Amino acid sequence: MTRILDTIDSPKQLRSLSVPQMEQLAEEIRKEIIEKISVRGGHLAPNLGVVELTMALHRAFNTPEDLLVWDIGHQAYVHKLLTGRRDRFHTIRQFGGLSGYLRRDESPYDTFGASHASTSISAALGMAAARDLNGENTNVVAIIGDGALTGGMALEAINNAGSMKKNLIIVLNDNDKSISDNVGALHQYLGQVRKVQTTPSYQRLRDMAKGSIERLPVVGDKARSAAGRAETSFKQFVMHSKSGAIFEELGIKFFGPFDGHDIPLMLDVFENVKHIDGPVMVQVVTKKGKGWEIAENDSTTWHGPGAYNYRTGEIKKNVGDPPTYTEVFANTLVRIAESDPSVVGITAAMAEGTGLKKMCQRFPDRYFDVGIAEQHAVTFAAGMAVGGIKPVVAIYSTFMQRAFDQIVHDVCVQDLHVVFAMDRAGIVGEDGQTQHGVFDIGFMRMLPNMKVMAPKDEEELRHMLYTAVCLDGPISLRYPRGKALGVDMSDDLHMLEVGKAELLSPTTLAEAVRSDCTILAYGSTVAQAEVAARELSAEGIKATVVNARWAKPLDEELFLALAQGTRRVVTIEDHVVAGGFGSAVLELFEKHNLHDVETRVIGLPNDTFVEHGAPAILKELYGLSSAHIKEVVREMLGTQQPTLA
Ligand SMILES: Cc1ncc(C[n+]2csc(CCOP(=O)(O)OP(=O)(O)O)c2C)c(N)n1
Ligand SMILES: CC(=O)[C@@H](O)[C@H](O)COP(=O)(O)O
Ligand SMILES: [Mg+2]
Repeated sequence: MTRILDTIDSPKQLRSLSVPQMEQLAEEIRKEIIEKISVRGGHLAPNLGVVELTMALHRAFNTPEDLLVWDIGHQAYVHKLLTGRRDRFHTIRQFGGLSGYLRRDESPYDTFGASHASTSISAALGMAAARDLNGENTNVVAIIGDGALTGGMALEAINNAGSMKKNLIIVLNDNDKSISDNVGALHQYLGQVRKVQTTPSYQRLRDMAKGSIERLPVVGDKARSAAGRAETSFKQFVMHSKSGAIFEELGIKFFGPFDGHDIPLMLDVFENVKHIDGPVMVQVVTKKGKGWEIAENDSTTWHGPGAYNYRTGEIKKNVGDPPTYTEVFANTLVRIAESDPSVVGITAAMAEGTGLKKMCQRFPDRYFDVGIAEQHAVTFAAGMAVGGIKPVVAIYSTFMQRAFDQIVHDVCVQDLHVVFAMDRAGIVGEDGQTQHGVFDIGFMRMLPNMKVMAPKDEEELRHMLYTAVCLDGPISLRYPRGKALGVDMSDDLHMLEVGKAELLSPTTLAEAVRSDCTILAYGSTVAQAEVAARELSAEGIKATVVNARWAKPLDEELFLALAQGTRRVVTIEDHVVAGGFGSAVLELFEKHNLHDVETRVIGLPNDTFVEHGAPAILKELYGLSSAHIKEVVREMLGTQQPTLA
């Protein structure tokens, strides 16, 4: 049987469907998403929750002329299916395939790139201001989740929108969830409002509202002139006395809550709010994971699962895999916290992702989820440090970018003891451009008072975290996404000497300075450097391998001795070249006038955003592989790869 979905090449076709056809399409879309995403994983529950909402938006608004601005974009799979990307949907998040988020270069329907939270209202308000300056008449709609609403930028934008009075529609997709349970006073406030929906009085009000909406004038150019009448009528019947009062008082007309899975109701609501002048917020209540019971019941697990069996709902796991870096970090933090009551853990809405959930379970009073509020998390930590507490702020490298000035102004200037634990450092893979953690060495290293380190494996991560907690002042460590190396783990925790690297092979300096070249590797790239050195030795090339441990302070004594001895140095890091570890080494050589040491810096290319795809593909492509290290060493030595006779 032909699916309706297969006839939808653009929202235009959607606009001619009957409501029952739209309901059938909703089911087809759910099936398509559940099946296609099962192959390699992706954002599932957020998308199942917005099927009807997305269809109603594309039908009620004249996209792409009317602008839909999605927040984060992890819930934009339905939008992709409806906007001409159905045929490529199976390629989503793979190298060369569709992005898992929004990209302006992917489709004219993607009006604003996203993946970091809380940007939609600012961007949409900017578009509304541009529209007015250009004398145009389009609708601009921001769609933001209740989680993203906890972000400072969203609140800054609401503050601005409420006073600018531009025509702007904000759809609050309230599913009562961030990745984990949502947090914060605003969330609690919206929770009280949301409850209204289930009370009989609300139901009566809603039924009345439906009748009133049907009578409203909504078509043609006359509609805008009828805005005042529409608004009064609409509000009179729909708006509960308490709902959204906070937004109303800030100058934003508030409507809702509405059932976001009720297609006719959604269509009525959107047809009407587009004729209202000034900024409007519509609260739409949806169920994360809607339509697949297993995902509805545990939307946290199903927020962004890996590959799964869509028939059984079993998420695929490889038995016997090493732990993830995240798990090792979290277990170590709990262990340190057990012996030091002043240690606390802070997350910005990533309890599962950073592993801090373990701190929450073990020490609920010493665990803080501040919402999607990285800036606040850092200054909150700084305040705690002033009070003699030792905060460990666990934030993905990419999201730490948000808090740069707080790290500078609130932590480093005051030399406060805050530990920055940056998970997902380096190439993260399928999440792509906006989520790779490839700038943090640069932005941390440049800051006065900051110390910067990265472990070569999960055992070293444990000692680094311990070192960071025991030292004083700002200190950061970075570690990659996913499985660790599976090395043996000790029981002890000991401090590492600040600014001291580890000479891995050969192990004595006397021998190391006599080798053909030095490979200075930082963090997760040490493993590739060791492989390269082993394989080069089979070719008769002696390469010294150093686990740098610190990008700041550098082990100057060791690096200078090796540079002067071997005269050839290769650095490698999982980070852009500009400002990274290799740059630090070049600065050191420059300071000591080592101009005649041949140096090569291996890292991600400057001025390039790394695409999405499997990490192995990306690392190979961008030269973060043992094969590339070998090529660079051979090139320096002027030797060719041996060929078989
Ligand atoms: C700045 C930033 N911090 C953290 C994240 C990670 N993150 C992705 S989705 C999400 C939850 C968003 O919740 P909500 O906006 O309610 O959307 P839902 O998933 O419920 O649809 C979080 C915390 C992010 N994308 N951006
Ligand atoms: C949308 C978003 O930013 C997160 O869901 C992110 O994809 C999580 O990444 P991990 O899968 O590495 O936790
Ligand atoms: Mg939500």
